Amino acid sequence: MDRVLIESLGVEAIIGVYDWERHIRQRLVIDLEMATDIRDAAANDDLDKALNYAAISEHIIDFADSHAFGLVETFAERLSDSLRQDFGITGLSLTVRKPGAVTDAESVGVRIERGNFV
Ligand SMILES: Nc1nc2c(c(=O)[nH]1)N=C([C@H](O)[C@@H](O)CO)CN2
Repeated sequence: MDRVLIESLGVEAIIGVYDWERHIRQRLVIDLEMATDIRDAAANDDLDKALNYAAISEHIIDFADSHAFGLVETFAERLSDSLRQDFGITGLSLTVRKPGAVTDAESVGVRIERGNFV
């Protein structure tokens, strides 16, 4: 299966389990791989037949801006549901990193695979 990629997309979100984290926005970094067959889009040179990475990036930015969660796990799961529903994505791998969370780590986070991600 082919992939459409979004790498190192920076977003701002209310995210964290502690009280002080509910009053600030923190940076999350998103990596997304979407399973798809690109041949129809390529054969017709037609964006309407492709997973539009620009539109999907905007969706992720808007999602982060308009939701507040405790766990990065919840952010990842809900974002995955939203992407699959709104863009008809059949399978994906989604990584959510929280770079500022652990002082001595470059970043921490989660990676999930949902749907038919082969
Ligand atoms: N598995 C997780 N562990 C932790 C999370 C999380 O979202 N998933 N969150 C925190 C705190 O919010 C932390 O990021 C504050 O610095 C701790 N552990």
